[in-house]
Amino acid sequence: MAEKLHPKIDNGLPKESASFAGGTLVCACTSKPVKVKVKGQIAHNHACGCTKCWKPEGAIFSVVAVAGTSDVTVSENGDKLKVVDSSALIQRHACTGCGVHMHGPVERDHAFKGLTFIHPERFVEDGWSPPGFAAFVSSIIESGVDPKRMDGIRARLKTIGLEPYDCLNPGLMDYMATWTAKRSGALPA
Ligand SMILES: N[C@@H](CCC(=O)N[C@@H](CS)C(=O)NCC(=O)O)C(=O)O
Ligand SMILES: [Zn+2]
Ligand SMILES: [Zn+2]
Repeated sequence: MAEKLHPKIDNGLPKESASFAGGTLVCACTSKPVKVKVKGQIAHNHACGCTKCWKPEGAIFSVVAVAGTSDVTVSENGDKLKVVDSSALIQRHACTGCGVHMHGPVERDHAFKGLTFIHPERFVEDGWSPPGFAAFVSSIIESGVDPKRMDGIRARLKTIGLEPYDCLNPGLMDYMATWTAKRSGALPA
């Protein structure tokens, strides 16, 4: 049987709509849900296997993307949000009612500063850009996935069209390394 990875990718990837101009993320609370507005299309959507990203019940991957922090606004019930780990690069704001991570800005001096991580499956609207690769795949073992399943899981990711990487994809890895090299002077700024 095919490995189940995440409900939004197990039956094929969601479809992007050219008219998607942003939307509202809603947490899983039935009463007083937290709402977060995102302006514009999301970028770098991917499946993430790390232990820190929020996953829906039963999923072994998260689906996570970025938006510019200035395009992300908490619009309702923000008082329910709490930062999961204030020492982390990504300041993941989780709903204290249901546990869903609603937005995760990067504020520290880093290549990703000014970006906010969000989980597009929480959009009320369809049409957001689908995941394009899988990151931190080996990290699913840290959540308790049997290492013997890894070949099957990587094969399944490829079948779905998500190239598996054990860190980020080459584009983002090069972007971060370029930022670091400009910082150190190894490359001209
Ligand atoms: N193997 C670690 C990897 C954690 C990790 O580095 N996660 C990546 C992908 S979300 C990251 O950028 N983390 C920054 C952060 O958590 O703030 C785990 O699974 O916990
Ligand atoms: Zn909630
Ligand atoms: Zn992650």
